[in-house]
Parts: sequence; structure tokens; C-alpha cells
Amino acid sequence: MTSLDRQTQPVSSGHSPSTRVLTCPDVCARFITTTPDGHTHGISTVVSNVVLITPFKALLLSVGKPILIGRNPNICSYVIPDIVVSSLHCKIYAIQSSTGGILISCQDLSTNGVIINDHKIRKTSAVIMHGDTIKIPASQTFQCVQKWRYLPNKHSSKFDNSQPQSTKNVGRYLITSHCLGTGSYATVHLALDTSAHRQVACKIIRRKEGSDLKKELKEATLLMALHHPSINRVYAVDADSEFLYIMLQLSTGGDLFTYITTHARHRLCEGEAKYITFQLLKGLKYLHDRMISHRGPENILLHSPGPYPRIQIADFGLARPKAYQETLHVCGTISYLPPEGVRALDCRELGYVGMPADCWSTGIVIFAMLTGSHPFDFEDPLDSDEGLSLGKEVASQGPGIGWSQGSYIRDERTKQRILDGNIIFCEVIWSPLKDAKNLVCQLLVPDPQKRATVYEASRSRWICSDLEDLERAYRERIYTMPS
Ligand SMILES: Nc1ncnc2c1ncn2[C@@H]1O[C@H](COP(=O)(O)OP(=O)(O)OP(=O)(O)O)[C@@H](O)[C@H]1O
Repeated sequence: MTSLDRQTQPVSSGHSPSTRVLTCPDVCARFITTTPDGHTHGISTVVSNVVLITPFKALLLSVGKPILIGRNPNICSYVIPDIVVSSLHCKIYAIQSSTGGILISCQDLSTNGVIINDHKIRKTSAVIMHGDTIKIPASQTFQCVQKWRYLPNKHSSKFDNSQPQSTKNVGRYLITSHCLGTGSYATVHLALDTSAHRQVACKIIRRKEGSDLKKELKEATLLMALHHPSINRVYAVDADSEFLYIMLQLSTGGDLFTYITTHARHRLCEGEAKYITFQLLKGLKYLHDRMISHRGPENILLHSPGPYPRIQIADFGLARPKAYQETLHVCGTISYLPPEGVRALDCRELGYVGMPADCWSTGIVIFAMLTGSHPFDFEDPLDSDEGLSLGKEVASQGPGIGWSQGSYIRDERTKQRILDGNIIFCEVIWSPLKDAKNLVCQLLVPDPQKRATVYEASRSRWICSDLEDLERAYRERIYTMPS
């Protein structure tokens, strides 16, 4: 058995058929630690969204509180006073996914790597599942034992929810039933590239009846040529009669918006927001140079967990080539639509252009990072009785209007705010952030022709005032990481 293979073996250790390997809110997990002499030191069980690591003391693993394993007692929560162990050897993280689940990952930060299921990982992170072992070379071994509470998956899936964890082969890839997330069109599963011995994410999309397979494969194959540190790689594409499979670079840090909302302050400091914007602009420039637009700011993933994260632009389900020549039809989340996109909602033949839309949504991302809120989509005391009766009226108009009342009202208000273009800049937050505010104002310009481009945004004062530091951090943290 090679490398990470064990992660993909079906779990047969007494789980009832109703248990499922999913990133679910109630992960009950425990770690068993073993020293090189094979002695098991202790077991701790937990009952909720936490993990304990022993042997010498119990450590609580909860969202936002990673377990830091290493030699240095000043930084590590689990200390191994062993010369072969790095000062900070690895971190074990529990992060919340956008679907409300918990994802557990192990990030290597050492000089000699971490062995997960007999396979060494270096300077990267891997998703940890039930039965996986994490070994510090020539030192201690941790075994992860997880129990899952059944979480029904409402999305159509290649995997049968009534079965325990299982795997399926698609070409050289082994897809596990471990669901990393679900979107409106796809479920994304943890998979193993059996040739390259690496974990990947497999996006599974149910094909529409009578759909043109050649066209679908061609579109997805186009994305395989994209190669940039800030773009989530597409490794391979495959299909059968029912599903399209897109093999993606695995991101283990969750998505940016979940990162912001689960942050202790519910917003990021200026330096971190700037560093993320810098990466986002680099990735978008790469796409726009190739006439590709992203149009999905909710799909910004974190390569691995932790502060000042490396981001990755993902989900090119909406990305299309020739972004400037072609007008596009509305799809995606209303909150991130530019005014021209909102107008196109009511007048389908209008369409709108992709690249200026990316610039608009970059403005929203910057606003969200610095304030922890959305400039147009927020709760309002007015969303009350008056709105509710409007929602009921709309709902009573019958089939075709499938939104819930609440989301209908909220969407309508959001659309109106986008069209009005009034942005409230809270003085307390924005007064020390003048350059950031200027950039947001240049990006959230209603007229797409007058809106700043990604090239202009990259040359803005906010970015340029720290360009050297940003470039250095980018080189040090990103180019040294395996892609
Ligand atoms: N490369 C990846 N690595 C890890 N997790 C991923 C990856 N890609 C997607 N996911 C997870 O899967 C979820 C659903 O993926 P995605 O948003 O691409 O689906 P979709 O149906 O195309 O989306 P949408 O609803 O935006 O159209 C994401 O929110 C994320 O949690």
C-alpha cells in the first residue's frame, strides 16, 4: 500500500451504515499518540466539535484553535522535546467549511516533513480523515479516530449516502465519499491521484440529459492550461454517462468568506486584507491577460489554513474565455453582481461583460475583508412586516417563483442598493484606511467603462505603498510552496 492510500480505504471499523464521512458540524474525534517504541500513551474522546490529542495532556482541537506540534514550548501546544522535531513541526487545524462542516487538516512546517499514512508531505497540507496516521519522522505517531454524525446530503451525488465511506475509480484517480463541500451545481470530494500520490479535490457535476460531452470536456480542458499560484489548478477532466469529473488542486483552508466571518474580530487587519488583495489582483491579472473572467468572488479558497493565507481563485464554472468580447448571461450570487449584471437580471437579452464584473466584486471582497460586512447585502430593520407581505404577494404568484420569502426580499433590497450605488463607509473603520477606501470607490463604480481595471487597481496607492513587502511576502510564502 502506498503513500496516502490508507486515507482512501473504506472504513470498516464498526460504523453503522448511517454514519457518513462528511465534513459535518459534529465531528467527534480523538487522537491516539504512539511513541517510536510503539507504546500507546493515551486516548481521549470528545463529544462535540473538537478533537483531543494525548499522550501527556489532552488538547482541545476546535475551530480557530489549531494544535501546534513541535519542539519549542513557547509556540507549541503539544511539545515533543526531541532533537529530530522542528521548532514548529506541524499544525493540526479544524476549520469550518462554507457548508457548515468541519474540515481537519495537517500542515507541515518542518524541515524534515510529516508522514501521513506512510507518505511524506513537505511544506503543504493534507486533509485528515478517520484512521489516518500522522508521524513525525523518527518520533511520535498520532492516529486520528473520528466518528461522524449522519448528515444528509441533499445534493445529488455519485455516492450513496446510506453506505459507509467508500471509494470509486475514475481513471488514475480514486474518489472518496469524503465530501469537501457542495455548491449549486456540484459536490466536491476528496480524491487521490494514485500516480502522483497526492490528494486532490474532485468536483462532480451531474450531466444534463442530452448535453454535449465534447463541448463540456473542451471547456474544462481549457482551464487545465491555467497555471498560476493564485489560481486553483485544474489537473484533469473526465466524464461518464452521468457525471463530469474535474480534478482540482486541493485547498485545505476553506473559503475566504468563511475565514473572515470566523475570524476573532469578524474582519481582517489592513495588512492581511492588503496581502490577500495583492494575490487576488495577481490572479485576476493572469486571467484577464488571457481574456478569461472569474465572476465568482464567493469562490476564493485558501490554499492552507492559517493567518495571512495564500488564496486561490477557484470555480471556473462561471469563468469563460473572451471575457471582453462576449456578453454573458446572469448566473451566480446576486450580492456580487455589478449594476449592469442586476439590470441584466430583469432583461435577459442584455447580458454583461465579465472582466469589469470581476473588478466590481474585488471591491466587494476588499470591503468585506476590512469591515466584516457586505456593502449592499446586509440585514436592515426595514426587512420586516412591509417586506414580508411583499414576499407573500410574490410567493402567491405561483410556480416559477421559487425563492423563500426572506431571500426574495433580501435579494430585492440588495439589487436596489447595488443600483442606487450608495455605499456606507463607517467612519470609525474607514478613517484610518483612506487609500483602501479610495480603491474600493474606484472599483465600485457603477459605469463598467469608468471602473478601475485590475491593472489600475494593482497600481493603486493602497497596493503600491507596500509593494516591496507584498512582493517579498508573496515570493517567500507562495513560490516556495509546492503547487
Ligand atoms: N479545490 C478545492 N479544494 C477543496 N474544497 C473545494 C475545492 N473546490 C471546491 N471546494 C469546496 O466545495 C464547495 C462547492 O464547490 P463549488 O463552489 O465549486 O461548487 P459549484 O456548484 O460549482 O458552486 P456554485 O454554487 O458557486 O456554483 C466549495 O464551497 C468548497 O467548500
